[in-house]
Amino acid sequence: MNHMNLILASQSPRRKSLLTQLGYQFSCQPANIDECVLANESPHDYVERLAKEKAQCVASCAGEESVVLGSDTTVVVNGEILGKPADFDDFSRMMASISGTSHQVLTGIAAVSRNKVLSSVIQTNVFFKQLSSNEIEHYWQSGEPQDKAGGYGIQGIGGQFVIEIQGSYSAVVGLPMYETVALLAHFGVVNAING
Ligand SMILES: Cc1cn([C@H]2C[C@H](O)[C@@H](COP(=O)(O)OP(=O)(O)OP(=O)(O)O)O2)c(=O)[nH]c1=O
Repeated sequence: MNHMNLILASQSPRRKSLLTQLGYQFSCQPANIDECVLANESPHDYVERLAKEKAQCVASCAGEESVVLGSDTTVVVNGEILGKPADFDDFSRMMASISGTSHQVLTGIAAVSRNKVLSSVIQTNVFFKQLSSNEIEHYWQSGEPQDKAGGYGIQGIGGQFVIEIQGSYSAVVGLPMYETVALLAHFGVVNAING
């Protein structure tokens, strides 16, 4: 019997769809937090802190019997965090840095209840094909990269650039399915399969 009320602290339709796919009943509340990187903060610490802050932000106004799930996804190349591309030049630089090589996608997940906070970071390695300047330009014109951290979406047109991934596909999209189920089980939140 599931007494806890699950809340997804996100406005991302991708996260909502992955959590729905897992068979949970939940509501969504966006968390408005400052997403700036702190001085000397590692990408690992950054995604974990943001996932926790998103969950804590929503938990601070939620009921006592709630479990709030927060998540954050960031693309990292050579230790540098790639945010959303500011303009085409910025995007071209990002694509040059990930073209023909592998980069990391770090996804932090955190769950917060009245008396417990648990979090983890999942790393996935993504190997991109060598992109031509034509492909870079056409991809930009598609409109997909503009609002995406790292400048691409594996779940969209960007999927055709991915030669190989090592790790969790769902983590790259926004919510690692295996780890999310394990995390929520620690809070007594179960779905139709593990309940
Ligand atoms: C690498 C990659 C990034 N992205 C991008 C889109 C977003 O810019 C980024 C995730 O940003 P987040 O800040 O983690 O999430 P969000 O702003 O979409 O939603 P919320 O904070 O409310 O939960 O990941 C993909 O959608 N697919 C991919 O394959």
